[in-house]
Amino acid sequence: MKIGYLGPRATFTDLAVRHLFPGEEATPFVTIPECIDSVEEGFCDFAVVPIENALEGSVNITLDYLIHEVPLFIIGEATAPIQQHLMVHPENEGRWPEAELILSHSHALAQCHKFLHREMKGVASERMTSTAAAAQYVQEHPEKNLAAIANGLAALEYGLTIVRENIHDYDHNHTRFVVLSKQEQALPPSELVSKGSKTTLVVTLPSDRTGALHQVLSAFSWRNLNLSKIESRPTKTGLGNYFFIIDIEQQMDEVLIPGAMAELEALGCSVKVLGSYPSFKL
Ligand SMILES: O=C(O)C(=O)C[C@]1(C(=O)O)C=C[C@@H](O)C=C1
Repeated sequence: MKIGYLGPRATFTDLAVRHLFPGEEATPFVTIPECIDSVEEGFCDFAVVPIENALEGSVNITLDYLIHEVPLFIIGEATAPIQQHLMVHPENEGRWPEAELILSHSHALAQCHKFLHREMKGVASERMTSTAAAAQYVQEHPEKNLAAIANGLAALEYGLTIVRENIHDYDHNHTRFVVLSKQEQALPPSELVSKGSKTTLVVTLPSDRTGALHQVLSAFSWRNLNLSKIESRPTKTGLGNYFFIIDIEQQMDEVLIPGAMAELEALGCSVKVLGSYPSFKL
């Protein structure tokens, strides 16, 4: 079994992979599209990528790439707590308050925005491809007074010193990761106990129909189908054109979800199932 993830070693995505696929070989990729392509091209069986963070919202590149470029299935999701730490090269431990640049993934920088504003005012920040890529860069450049925002495993992996712990702005910082596959299939068994199931649909509304979104939502509500998320993303076909990504809090069944989908199609919507899958909490 081959698993692709957003690397290098010790990203938050790597941590999620270690829980979801313990003991399995996992291959790091530099970007989320590269992870997704690795499954499409048959190099990996599964890809694990972040899709949503509690503080920062959706990981748009994941949603857009899945919807516009490479239509894989979501076959599982895992929600993990996210603790961000500020770390530096041990040679620079004493001079971190004068750091010249702070490096991290854009989501991680955003999760620590208040800390950076309060305690590192005026220090420039730069986006890296992941938190662990930032830690690795700091390890490789002791001659520069740099700091990275990353997790505790990255500090260990890249020999950095944590100078401030838990710098994320809100306690309930969690990220949701999804497992992607070319086929709709069950996740390989693990010790994790599923905390429920979800079904994700992509719905495109008919253009210029009054109350279309209201009608879409009522197709779910009168069937008592609980939605845990609704997100709009541009169709990229023109200003104001959006589709909706809808998470239903239950597994695909034979009556309710197919009934709601048929109702949406009768309204002129196009509907696609991105996956029906178990949810785990790490
Ligand atoms: O950079 C990492 O460590 C990642 O796994 C990516 C990512 C993200 O895209 O949101 C994952 C979890 C955290 O929210 C911050 C960064």
